[in-house]
Amino acid sequence: MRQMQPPQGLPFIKMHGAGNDFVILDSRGRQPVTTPALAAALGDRHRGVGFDQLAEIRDAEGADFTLDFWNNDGSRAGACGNASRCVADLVMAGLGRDSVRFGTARGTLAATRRADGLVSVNMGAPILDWDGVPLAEPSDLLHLPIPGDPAAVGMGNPHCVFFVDDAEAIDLAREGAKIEHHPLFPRATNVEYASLTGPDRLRMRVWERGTGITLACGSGACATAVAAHLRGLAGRHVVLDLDGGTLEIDWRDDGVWMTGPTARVFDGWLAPEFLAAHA
Ligand SMILES: N[C@H](CCC[C@H](N)C(=O)O)C(=O)O
Repeated sequence: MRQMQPPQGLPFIKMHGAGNDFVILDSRGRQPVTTPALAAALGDRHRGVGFDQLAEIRDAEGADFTLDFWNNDGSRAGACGNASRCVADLVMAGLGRDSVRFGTARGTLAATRRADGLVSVNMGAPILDWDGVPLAEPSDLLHLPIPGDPAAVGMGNPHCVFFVDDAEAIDLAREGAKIEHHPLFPRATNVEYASLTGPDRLRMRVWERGTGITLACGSGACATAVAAHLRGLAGRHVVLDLDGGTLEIDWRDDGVWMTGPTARVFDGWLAPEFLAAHA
């Protein structure tokens, strides 16, 4: 039998934020490596590592780093709040700082470590015009012409938010898969079901575009909080209980801040033959 070799290959880090899990590749100082084929292969929980999103860190000008996000079906995710918090946590620890600025597809975002150790990210202003979300045609964003009367909010990615009496009672796999590809969303959509459980507190479940059911979704929590406020259901500072944990949303003048836990789970190396097979 061949002896186990010392670690070699491409290093990666596995983290999660409230159960929304990520593979993180640090490509600062080198060419980015992620392709749709690599993201899909690595995202396979049986034949790869498994993740909800892959985040690749790249060099940046005018910010501390740049982030690209991928779903586990190999598609791009324009925004990912929980991965942003996880990577910010890593980079802040590495730099010995309590704040960072980073570039994403929707512009430069900021993250900070709070006194209680939780990491906050400013996800920017919500996108509240139909072609920004994007929708296929002009619609009332707060009341889409879809059964169930959902709202649409863009957070750098599209979200379709349903307010229901009991989020637990929804057949998320069935409904989520159906709404993800509704023709009103030309680039598909993430789907959230939320119910009010107390003053400024919501229970939320999510079906993510390109990934399916996840335990938490940061941009989805932001979109849900924004829609809840605009519908008069809650204030601008709300707490959301997701399957994997609790996220706090604060819609301030400078953007929608999202706060929650981060955890580093393990570090590993991608085998060179795995990379070569899925380049
Ligand atoms: N989990 C992420 C969102 C991923 C969104 C992705 N599924 C898309 O295609 O937009 C978050 O914490 O914001």
